[in-house]
Amino acid sequence: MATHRTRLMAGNWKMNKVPSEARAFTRQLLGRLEAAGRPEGVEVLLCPPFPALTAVHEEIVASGAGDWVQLGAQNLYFETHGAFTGEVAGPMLADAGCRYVIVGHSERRHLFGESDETVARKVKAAFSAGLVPILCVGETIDQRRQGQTEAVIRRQLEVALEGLDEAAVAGMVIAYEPVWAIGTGENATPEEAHRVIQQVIRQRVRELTGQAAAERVRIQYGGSVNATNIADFMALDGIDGALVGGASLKVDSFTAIVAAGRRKAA
Ligand SMILES: O=C(CO)COP(=O)(O)O
Repeated sequence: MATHRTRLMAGNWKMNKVPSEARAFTRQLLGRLEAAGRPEGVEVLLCPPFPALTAVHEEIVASGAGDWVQLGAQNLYFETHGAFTGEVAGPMLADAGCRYVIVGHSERRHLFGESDETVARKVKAAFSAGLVPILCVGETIDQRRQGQTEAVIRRQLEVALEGLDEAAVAGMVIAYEPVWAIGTGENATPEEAHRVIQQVIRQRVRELTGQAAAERVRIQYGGSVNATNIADFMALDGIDGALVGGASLKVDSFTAIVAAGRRKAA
């Protein structure tokens, strides 16, 4: 049976593109996406760096694609305001036009020391600000070699989803991003990604939050996705989109990735 979850084809630009580049890129990208038309069952998300959020939002609003192309941020702080120099709060992102925010990306966890507990606070802060969190989970290469993939992901989910009700979990997005596949050109095989998504992540959500949330939560794959391999991931019904780094920075490759997200009729 085909699912009815809308696929989320997301570009995480990471620390790339100054605001003027981001604006020009978004204008060009949206022109291409609008010309091609909205693929069946697909939503698109652009996550630029903080200084470019406003420029990208203005381009989305000015385009005719504002109902299916959304804006997201790459991180947030868990307090709403105050003396936290250098941090950005959820309400600021919402006011800047964001609908989504990436939380717990492996680069935040490993380069900036974010713990599972910090990530959990950020997930809650996102919901409080009316944002949809995209919770990133995934194992490192060492954890994978030691056979800990399942245990690591189960633990990441247990901490991050603690205290969230069924409606919240059903409405959020989880991204399976094996750390060893990020920016390496070495993607997980689609079968392996599908197995982890369905048998580890969706199963863990079922245990923690219940069947309804497990069926509705959208779970993306991320890690060296490109215009060529995306079709093999999207051929698998349980994978609800992609979180794309490098290949989201080019109009041609990201346009092809968006098109590949189309849900085929059952
Ligand atoms: O980290 C990623 C998306 O959040 C994946 O990055 P790459 O697509 O560049 O491997």
